[in-house]
Amino acid sequence: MLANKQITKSLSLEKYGINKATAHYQLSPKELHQITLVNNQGVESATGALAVNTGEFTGRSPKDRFLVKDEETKDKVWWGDINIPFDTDKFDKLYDKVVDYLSEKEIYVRDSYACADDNYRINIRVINEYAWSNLFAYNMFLRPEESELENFKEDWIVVNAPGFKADPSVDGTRQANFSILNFSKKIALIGGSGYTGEIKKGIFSALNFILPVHKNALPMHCSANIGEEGDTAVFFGLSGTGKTTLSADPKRKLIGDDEHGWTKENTIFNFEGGCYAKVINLSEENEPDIFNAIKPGAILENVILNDDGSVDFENTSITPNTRVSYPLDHINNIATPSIGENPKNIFFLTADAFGVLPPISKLTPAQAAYHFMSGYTAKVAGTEAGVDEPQPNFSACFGAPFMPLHPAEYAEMLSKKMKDANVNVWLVNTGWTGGAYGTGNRMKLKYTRAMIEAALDGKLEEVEFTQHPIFGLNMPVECDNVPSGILNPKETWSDKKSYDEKAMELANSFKRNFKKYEDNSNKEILSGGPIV
Ligand SMILES: Nc1ncnc2c1ncn2[C@@H]1O[C@H](COP(=O)(O)OP(=O)(O)O)[C@@H](O)[C@H]1O
Ligand SMILES: C=C(OP(=O)(O)O)C(=O)O
Repeated sequence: MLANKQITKSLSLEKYGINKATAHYQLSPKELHQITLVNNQGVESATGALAVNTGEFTGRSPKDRFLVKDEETKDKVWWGDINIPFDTDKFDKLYDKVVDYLSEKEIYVRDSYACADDNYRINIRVINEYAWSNLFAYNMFLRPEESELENFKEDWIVVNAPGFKADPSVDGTRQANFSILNFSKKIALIGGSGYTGEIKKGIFSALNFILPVHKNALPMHCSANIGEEGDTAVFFGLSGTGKTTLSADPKRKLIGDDEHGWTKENTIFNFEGGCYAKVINLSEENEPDIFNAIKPGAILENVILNDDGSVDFENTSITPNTRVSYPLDHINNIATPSIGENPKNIFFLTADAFGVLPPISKLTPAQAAYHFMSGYTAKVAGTEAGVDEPQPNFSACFGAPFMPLHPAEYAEMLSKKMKDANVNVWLVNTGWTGGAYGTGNRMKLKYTRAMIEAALDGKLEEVEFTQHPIFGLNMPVECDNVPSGILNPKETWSDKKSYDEKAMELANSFKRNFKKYEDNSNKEILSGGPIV
């Protein structure tokens, strides 16, 4: 219960179908702490951050997304094969059930927006069953000025009801949890899962349609930061490959850790106002910026606390997908506003579970396009349900689950922008070295950081490169602060023959995966793939 707490604005939710609910509007982090303790939805951690233990697995389920067509553009044929249409009647019925479920409850409403560049801004109203999920929206979306709240007009709403479980046989969902985007009604409907990642990734998926289709801007699943010389770097990567970790660099201003747009005005802007970092095995020594961002206002999700109230970062008993969300200003060195210029360097992060790809290689434009469409990585334990050990995976554009359009739509835009900006593109393997997963080890973070630093400082421009015989990738032969012996992956394997076999196996997987794009890819792109 909310003891004498504010409802800062009398808010009618009936227009959404939610009746007689008590709506707590724009809850502040401080108030959340009071409520949370009263409602017993979470516990205070030793740091003063809020630790939320949902007691059930919360993470992404690979099958919980459906996309509904956009009515405004229904006449335009988008070459899309990833979106799965969900019957609009079924959507309406399920929506009614969810709002009935929320009616007469005490619920939490927040007005916020996405996109740091005003030309692309969309206003978002987030309606949550739980107070802590509402604070997640405060942490992760952009926070309007008080004066902007007076006449706030939402473009999209997110309705988030973790306690509501769908009945797949009646509701047409594939399981009890679901995350549905209705582009016609501009609603993200999330139920059956407390994973707050769905709230941000729902709006991300919407923007991945809206920006290219309506605004001629390229949306990207990437982090970004700016160096002292004003040079922007962008880090693409599927979940767990290092976007958040590697963009948090005290020497560079953070733009954002996960979702950005690249505009026709030659700028990069963050969609979000916060970060959502993995905290599994987090240490102050390895990741000081993220560690120190855990302070009052941050929300730790799915973590277990020690008896003394400190966080047990090694504990994965709920899920390996332990997380913390915090506003961007919990990081010391940030770009304000979260906007940078055209990137000088782009990194494609891959966590190669085969231990085959070099830890860093420089890509030709053809290789850049090929690897972007392929989106090869390993899914690491955590973000997706059912992934307990690294699994090789191809996720187009390094983010297929969130990309409603066909990968070629994004790849074409990216190729053109990369060419115009004359950007350096690097493939960085943050995954295994010295053997595949099970035999080798994950690349040491300090080496990955050193390689990225050398690329950013232009030091890799001056060194010699050798070509990988199977992938055709150009590998530097030396790099400051990195043992030369690890730059060529074959050298790190004790059994060279096994390396060649694994490399051929991976090359064949690339080719098999790319078959579906062959008809629509020009010769140049195809030449960016494995060379044998
Ligand atoms: N060499 C490495 N480079 C980057 N991350 C690494 C490396 N080795 C281990 N890690 C760990 O991998 C995880 C990367 O996660 P994160 O940066 O949140 O990925 P993303 O933002 O792409 O989802 C972190 O837990 C980090 O500590
Ligand atoms: C939040 C997510 O993305 P990332 O792991 O890239 O932060 C997610 O996929 O649920």
